[in-house]
Amino acid sequence: MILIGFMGCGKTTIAHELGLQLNKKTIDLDDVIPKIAGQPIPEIFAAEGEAAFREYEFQALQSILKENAIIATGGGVVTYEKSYALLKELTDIPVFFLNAPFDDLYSRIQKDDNRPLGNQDIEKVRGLYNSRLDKYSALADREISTSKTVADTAAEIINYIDDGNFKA
Ligand SMILES: Nc1ncnc2c1ncn2[C@@H]1O[C@H](COP(=O)(O)OP(=O)(O)O)[C@@H](O)[C@H]1O
Ligand SMILES: O=C(O)C1=C[C@@H](OP(=O)(O)O)[C@@H](O)[C@H](O)C1
Ligand SMILES: [Mg+2]
Repeated sequence: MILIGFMGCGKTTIAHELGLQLNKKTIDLDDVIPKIAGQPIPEIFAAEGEAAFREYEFQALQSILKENAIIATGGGVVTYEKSYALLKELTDIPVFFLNAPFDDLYSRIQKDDNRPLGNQDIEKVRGLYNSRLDKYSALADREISTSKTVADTAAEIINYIDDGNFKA
């Protein structure tokens, strides 16, 4: 499965939790990108800019899509046309959109130096969130609220899969 959603919605955390519970491999795109780029994410943004980051992110996505894994994306993957198209083409991999009220997301991510686009003025980050919402919804097979505990969120996804809606 693939997890999408804005920064702080819990993609990394929930992918890890689901990997443990379902005994499946977990891949976080944000861990693959630095290997391709040869430097950490904040340095990619600082040295090469967002456009270069999005291309690395696309390459990372392309390289791992065939793996039978729980995949956590980065929140901005939907903003790059090539990555969006790749996600839109998927038919046999379920896409879950994790979401929570913006103010909760912002409080989860603020003051984190590892997220260059989250570490900005609240109104700028709100603008990013609003500009991405339709894309997350359009790509998702199912929206999952993360306004609850990590355990309850993971359980909701597992129940949904167990009900026969999707394979993991
Ligand atoms: N229900 C939940 N699911 C996932 N994360 C949650 C939840 N409730 C609180 N959190 C917290 O929100 C943060 C989410 O961060 P992270 O998993 O890195 O998000 P993302 O990868 O989407 O940016 C973590 O600090 C996590 O502990
Ligand atoms: O929303 C974004 O543009 C980004 C989200 C980050 O991932 P998370 O969504 O896991 O924080 C990371 O890919 C990078 O800092 C850019
Ligand atoms: Mg993450």
